[in-house]
Amino acid sequence: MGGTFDPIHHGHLVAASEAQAWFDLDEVVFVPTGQPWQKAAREVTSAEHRYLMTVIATASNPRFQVSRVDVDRDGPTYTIDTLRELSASLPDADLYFITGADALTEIFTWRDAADLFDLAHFVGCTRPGYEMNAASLEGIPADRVTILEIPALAISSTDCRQRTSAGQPVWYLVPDGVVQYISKHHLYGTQE
Ligand SMILES: Nc1ncnc2c1ncn2[C@@H]1O[C@H](COP(=O)(O)OP(=O)(O)OP(=O)(O)O)[C@@H](O)[C@H]1O
Ligand SMILES: O=C(O)c1ccc[n+]([C@@H]2O[C@H](COP(=O)([O-])O)[C@@H](O)[C@H]2O)c1
Repeated sequence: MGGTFDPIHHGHLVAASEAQAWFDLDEVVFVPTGQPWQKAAREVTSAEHRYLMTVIATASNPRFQVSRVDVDRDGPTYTIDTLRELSASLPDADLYFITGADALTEIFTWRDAADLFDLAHFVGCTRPGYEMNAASLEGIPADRVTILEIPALAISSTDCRQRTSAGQPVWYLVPDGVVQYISKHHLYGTQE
């Protein structure tokens, strides 16, 4: 599952769990972005903090893993590089790239988009507040994409950051360990 995870929240975790169950996946590998070039217009928390929050959030699930491939690669994060690295390290695996349906509708703006579908099956998870424009998926080979209906959790990382900086709680929106990590490292303008 690819994402910026700034911070990771229960919407991400439910989406990953649903995809794991639907496709009977051996494991879900969370891949926090290194430098999400399409989010360059806003400040993104350091990759190391986002990676560690993802590790904390997923630690109790034996089917969840976290990969450093994007965090450790220099330069902007392109999914084509992510998938090439993962398929080289897991040559026998069938890869499913899980992300939000909203992100998937932008896939033709991604680097080397046409080559992505040779490397993985794409899973777009629905999320509340985002109207799906089916026409935007037309260029994706039909057998390489699935839209997965996720139980609605109206949580976004943006909202978690804004709540934290306003001194409002994010308990139960993100895992407990992530609340504590945010507070310990004074992320998102946490008050001392
Ligand atoms: N509540 C949710 N339900 C289903 N999918 C989600 C949910 N929140 C995020 N996603 C999907 O997970 C992927 C990774 O999310 P990302 O890390 O960008 O989180 P985000 O909450 O969308 O962040 P931000 O608000 O900072 O843009 C995205 O493609 C996004 O659509
Ligand atoms: O490959 C690209 O050019 C590309 C451009 C934008 C987003 N992505 C990927 O899409 C996933 C969701 O991204 P984001 O920024 O919405 O969290 C994440 O894995 C990104 O690396 C990939």
